[in-house]
Amino acid sequence: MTLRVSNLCGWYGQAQILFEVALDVGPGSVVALLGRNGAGKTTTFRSIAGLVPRREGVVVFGDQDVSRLPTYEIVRRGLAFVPEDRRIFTDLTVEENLEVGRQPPRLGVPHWTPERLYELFPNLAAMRRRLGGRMSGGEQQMLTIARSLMGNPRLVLLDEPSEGLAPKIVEDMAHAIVAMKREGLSILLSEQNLHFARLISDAAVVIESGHVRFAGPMAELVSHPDVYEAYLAV
Ligand SMILES: Nc1ncnc2c1ncn2[C@@H]1O[C@H](COP(=O)(O)OP(=O)(O)OP(=O)(O)O)[C@@H](O)[C@H]1O
Repeated sequence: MTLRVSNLCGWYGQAQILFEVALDVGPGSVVALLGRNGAGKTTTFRSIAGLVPRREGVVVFGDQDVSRLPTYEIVRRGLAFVPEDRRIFTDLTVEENLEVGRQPPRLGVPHWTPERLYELFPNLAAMRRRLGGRMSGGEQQMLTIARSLMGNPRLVLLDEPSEGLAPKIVEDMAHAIVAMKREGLSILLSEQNLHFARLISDAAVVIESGHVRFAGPMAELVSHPDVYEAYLAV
């Protein structure tokens, strides 16, 4: 197992947001963390990455318990967190943004170069010298993911990758995620919408108010309208 999360609880101040969340991501698999607005998806990601001030539970990454490690140590072990807001350098070009993310190759995981990333995101290839600030939101989202891959992660947390994208770009994003999986990368993505998630994910975990309501193969979730209609935007 690449990532194994159990009994994860998280708080902001006095407010408990996560209640014993459990999920597994196997090597080379794509797992969708699904839930409505405010269900706790981002908080789950931030807790896994050690960014929530108070958290409890166990997070095993690779063969190591990282539950008590600071974020930079978890990232050093190959976890990449791509937040929902696009964090690119607006005054650097596409290729310069990619260079900023470059890290040495990591044993046993895909090794990314700008050229390989341009194959994954063909529209970035067409704008290598464009400034980040002059790209559309969808293009910036792709650049954010591409730059994270330059760190040669073992697992990527993708927070709502389809959020706010035009339908054509959503399709490109789905292709890119499938290609990332084909390379052997493990992916945990969050989504509000079942439609996009079902195209690309092997398994689903549904959360509501910080509680896991369903965990299983995506095909099983899709065959249970009672579950997804209760907890998701469809
Ligand atoms: N920094 C914070 N301080 C206090 N409460 C927060 C903070 N961030 C999130 N929350 C609360 O935690 C709950 C879960 O939020 P979270 O962002 O994890 O949800 P989400 O499922 O990712 O939804 P979204 O689609 O809006 O990102 C919400 O009730 C939210 O208001």
